[in-house]
Amino acid sequence: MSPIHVRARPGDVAERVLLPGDPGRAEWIAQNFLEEPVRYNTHRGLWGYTGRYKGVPVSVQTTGMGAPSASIVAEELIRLGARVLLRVGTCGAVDEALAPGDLVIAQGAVPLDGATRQYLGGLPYAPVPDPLLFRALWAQAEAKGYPHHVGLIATEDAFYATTPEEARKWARFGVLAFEMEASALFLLGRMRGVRAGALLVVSNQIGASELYPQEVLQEGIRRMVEVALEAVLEV
Ligand SMILES: O=P(O)(O)O[C@H]1O[C@H](CO)[C@@H](O)[C@H]1O
Ligand SMILES: O=c1cc[nH]c(=O)[nH]1
Repeated sequence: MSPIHVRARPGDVAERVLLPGDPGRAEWIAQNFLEEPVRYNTHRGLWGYTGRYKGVPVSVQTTGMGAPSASIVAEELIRLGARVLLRVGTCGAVDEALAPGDLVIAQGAVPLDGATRQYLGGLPYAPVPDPLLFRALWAQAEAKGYPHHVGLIATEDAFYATTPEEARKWARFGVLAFEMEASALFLLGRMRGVRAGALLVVSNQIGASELYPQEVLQEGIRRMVEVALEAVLEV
């Protein structure tokens, strides 16, 4: 029987899965990086593909936006046999040192989102990525010489609620950027015994009404996917 949302069967999904929020990015990754990609799900726009990278089975699965959707997708992928869940997302910069298209390797995610709060039932917690996956991401970004930043991110629910002033408050505590899925993925990684990580591209400044230019973002996304695919082969 297939899960409720990701309508695939055991064997359709690889152990190693890249997780973009955007279905268009999932399709682009599958078409440009995977050998012989096969789409196993379209239900609810949660497009998912499985192919091979350097001969190793890899899936790329859309999470949708926000931790409620990402946590549903992660739970179902785990039931389908996924063992490495790596978010490949975009983020809004808090720290002024983050340039358009730079990579951010999350060392931990401040859980401002409701999904992580519900799983934790009020307990304080520090959502962090799997250490081996984190180390592989950092090593690959360094080896390729792509501009990257390593540190804390924050996972939020309400994209338009966060103001630049609010973001500056978090910068005082070391938060580099905001996004909307990582904390729940990190928590589920620990709860379900799988490896979870997050690699991001800087797509905008918090509070800006536009993203950075498409060509800058596309190059950042290409770099992110190169780093991500090499990293998941290492764990
Ligand atoms: O580009 P993706 O991976 O969707 O990530 C970011 O973009 C969306 C908001 O625009 C949220 O999902 C946020 O986390
Ligand atoms: O949560 C997010 C994600 C991307 N960009 C933002 O400004 N915020």
